Amino acid sequence: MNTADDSRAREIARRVLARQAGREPIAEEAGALEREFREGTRRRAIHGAELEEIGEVEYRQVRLEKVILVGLRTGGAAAAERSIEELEALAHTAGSEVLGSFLQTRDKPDPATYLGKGKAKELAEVVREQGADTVIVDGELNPSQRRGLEDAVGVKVVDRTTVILDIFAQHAKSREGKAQVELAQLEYLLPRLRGWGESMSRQAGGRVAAGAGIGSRGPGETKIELDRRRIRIRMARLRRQIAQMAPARHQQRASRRRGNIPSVAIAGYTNAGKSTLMNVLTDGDLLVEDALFATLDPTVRRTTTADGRVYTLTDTVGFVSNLPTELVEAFRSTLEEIAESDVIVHVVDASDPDPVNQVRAVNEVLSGIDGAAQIPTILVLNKVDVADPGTLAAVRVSLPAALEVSARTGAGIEALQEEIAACLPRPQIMVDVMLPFSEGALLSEVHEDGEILEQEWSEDGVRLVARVGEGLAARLGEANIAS
Ligand SMILES: Nc1nc2c(ncn2[C@@H]2O[C@H](COP(=O)(O)OP(=O)(O)OP(=O)(O)O)[C@@H](O)[C@H]2O)c(=O)[nH]1
Ligand SMILES: [Mg+2]
Repeated sequence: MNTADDSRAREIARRVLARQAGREPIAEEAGALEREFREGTRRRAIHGAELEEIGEVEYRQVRLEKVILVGLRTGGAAAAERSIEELEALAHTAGSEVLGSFLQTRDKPDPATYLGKGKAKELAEVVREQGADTVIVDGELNPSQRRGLEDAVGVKVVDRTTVILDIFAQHAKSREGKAQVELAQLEYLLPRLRGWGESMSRQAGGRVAAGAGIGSRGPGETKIELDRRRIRIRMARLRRQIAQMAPARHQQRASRRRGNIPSVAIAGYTNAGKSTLMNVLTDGDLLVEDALFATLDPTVRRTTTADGRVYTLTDTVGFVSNLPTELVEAFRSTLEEIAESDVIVHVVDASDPDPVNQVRAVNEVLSGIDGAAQIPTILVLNKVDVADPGTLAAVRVSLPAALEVSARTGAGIEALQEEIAACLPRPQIMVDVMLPFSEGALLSEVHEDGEILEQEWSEDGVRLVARVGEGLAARLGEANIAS
């Protein structure tokens, strides 16, 4: 098992590192790594070929596998059922075939094998009978539980976070999105390598005891050290890249701000219908899919209120219950978009068995974002066309302020547009000016970005009473020909 652990750790590191290596030269660290390679790990250089033969493990491999899901009923039974259903959807999205799922009632996970010993044996039988090649645990496993359960069932064991990371890795499109996902994967990987490393030291100790004469820092341990180091270097590099990419996004956002264009962020649970709603509100054609995490990169579109005020709408990555902390990194650009918006449209899937729980999960993440709590939020119950009437009635009681819409049928969309218009910040400065006819461009800018209260055409020009932002007010002042 320990040789397998060793292989796994190296393989994961190799895979994650190789993914970007093909695209970008890593010249700056190559020299240092090469040196270290030669000093500490000759054996690896000699057996370089063995790296290619290592068994299939981890992230990219979750796809197209036959999986069995397991979970614990620690709190409420219904919650555990729903959570494992969601895990099933996640596994599907990742490309796996789900052969079955089962839940064990326990107060807390077994420290050694997650499931109880007896249940783990049972699981091993099911795995054999059904020909599963992977078990997905609906929770987070620590390294030793994972090892313990793998030993018990004889196939690869992964956890919920691994599946979500895999989906993210498959779906990320932008350079920034990809870098963020990779960073999240490495962040997840690092402490788990340590786990494997510890197990390797035990192994080395065993061999020492058996007279093999290998010190406490055997070659396996050195490899882990090296991998860990390479991962840290890679992570630092990714952080730098992401920091360099961020200014472009900040720039875009800043220029929207300068133009005083209000922004609305569409946030909510994954698969709630955010992209569909965005399409309806902007006549857009964003990817809509009945899959979790279809959207991974925030998209910004301009649109206008019924009275002609321009604003931007941003579609964002969906949230999910028990969002692992590593993933928050991958969500960062989305979280920033939300934190800096003027209005949040929080979309809820009313056809979900427990919409209120979705709202709670999303609010939990939102409450962790600086400033988000102060932003006016419109709660939208979407998919009312297919929502269960009983559920809907219950949700109305808990969330009385929510607007009911269907992005599919268009029901309630007009009311939502009105609500958005009402929540948008209004330009603050009142102006009363007379514009010459030559200032047509300025006039149309006021129409777009300001709010016109009065407009009167005369022989000399156009008299305008309007509320506008600072920049526009100054320019209108300059253009004013009224004495
Ligand atoms: N019946 C019904 N289905 C809807 C409605 N709105 C969206 N859907 C469906 O719900 C699924 C998810 O829609 P998306 O717009 O991709 O959801 P999302 O919130 O952007 O999802 P992610 O980007 O994956 O987080 C799609 O199959 C949509 O067709 C609705 O009002 N009624
Ligand atoms: Mg989407």
